[in-house]
Amino acid sequence: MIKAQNLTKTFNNHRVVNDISFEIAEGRTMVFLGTSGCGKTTTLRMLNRLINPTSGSVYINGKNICNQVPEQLRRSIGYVLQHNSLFPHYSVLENIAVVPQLLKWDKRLIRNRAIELMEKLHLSKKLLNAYPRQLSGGEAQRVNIARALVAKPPILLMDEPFSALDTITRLAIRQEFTALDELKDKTIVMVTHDVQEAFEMADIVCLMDKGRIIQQGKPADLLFHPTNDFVRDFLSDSFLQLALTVTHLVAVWPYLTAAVSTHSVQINLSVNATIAKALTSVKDKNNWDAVISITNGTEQKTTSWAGLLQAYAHYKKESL
Ligand SMILES: Nc1ncnc2c1ncn2[C@@H]1O[C@H](COP(=O)(O)OP(=O)(O)OP(=O)(O)O)[C@@H](O)[C@H]1O
Repeated sequence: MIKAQNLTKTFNNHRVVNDISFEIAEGRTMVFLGTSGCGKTTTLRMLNRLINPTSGSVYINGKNICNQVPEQLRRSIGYVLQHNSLFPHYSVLENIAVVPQLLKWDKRLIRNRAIELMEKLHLSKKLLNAYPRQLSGGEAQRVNIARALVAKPPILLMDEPFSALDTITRLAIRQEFTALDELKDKTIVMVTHDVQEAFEMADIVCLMDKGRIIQQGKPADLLFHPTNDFVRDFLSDSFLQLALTVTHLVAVWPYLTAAVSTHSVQINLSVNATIAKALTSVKDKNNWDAVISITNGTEQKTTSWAGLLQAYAHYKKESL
C-alpha cells in the first residue's frame, strides 16, 4: 500500500505540489489527471524519490521511503516514462537487462525473461539486438514497458506512457498493456492528460489543479458526483463517452429489449463488461448490425448497439 501524507514540493518559492494526501491500496490503479503544470509528474516522482518532497511523507507498506536508499527503493518500483527514455547506446536486450543486472540475475535468465516479455508485448524476438534508433515509437514504448516489468516489481509508476504515440498505436498498446497477466496484483500509479484513458484504467482518479487535489474517487463518483464546477467542467466535453465507460452492462440489463439482426456477426459479453466495451467491440468488428449477446449468470439476452443506447437512456431516466 502507498500512503502519501501532506506532500508539498516547492521549486523557486513556487509550491507546485501543495499539501496533498492520498492512499493507494495494494493491487489498485490510481490515475493522476489534471491541467498542464498542475504537479502530476512531480507527485509521481516523489513516490520513487526522483524528487524529494519539501515537506510531507510517503510510506510504502508502512515504511517511510525517505529512510530507504533511493537506488534500492527504485528496484522494487517499475517506471515507464513518456518516450525517448531508452538508453540510445544499449540494445533492446541491454535496455531491458538494466535492473536484472543490478540484481545480479544470471545472463540466460535475463534473456529468457526479456524474450517472454517481448512475446507478451507483441515484439519480434529479432529486435533483441536492435538499438532504440531502429525502433518505431510503438516498439520503443513496448520495450519501455518490458524494461519496467522485467524484475516483477510490485509497484509500477507510469508517466504519460502512451501519449507520444499516434491514436491507433496508442489504443493498441494500451489494450495489450491492460490485458497483461503481469499486471495482476500490481499497484499502478499513472499520470495522463487523456480523460478517457484515465477512466478506462483507473480504480481511483485523482484530479489535480494548481498543485492541489480537487477530487479523488472512483471514476463514476467524479463524473456523477463532482465536488465542484472545476471537476464538472473538466469532464464535461467527454461526458457521454465517460458515462458509457463507467456503466456496466449489468446496470442496463433490466432495460434491454431483444433485437433481431440480419447479420450473422455475434459479439459475446458478460454483464461485467462496460457499455463502451460493447460499442467498441461492434466498431472493431466493423459491423453495426451485430447481435450483442450478453450473459448474466445462466440468463442470456441479445440486443443491438442501438438497443444498448436505448437501455442506457432508460436506465438514466429511471435513476434520476
Ligand atoms: N526541477 C524543477 N525545477 C523548477 N520547476 C520545476 C521543476 N520540475 C517541475 N517544475 C515546475 O513545476 C510545475 C509542475 O510540473 P509537473 O511536471 O509536475 O506538472 P504536470 O502536471 O506533470 O504537467 P504536464 O501535464 O504539463 O506534464 C511546473 O510549473 C513546472 O515548470
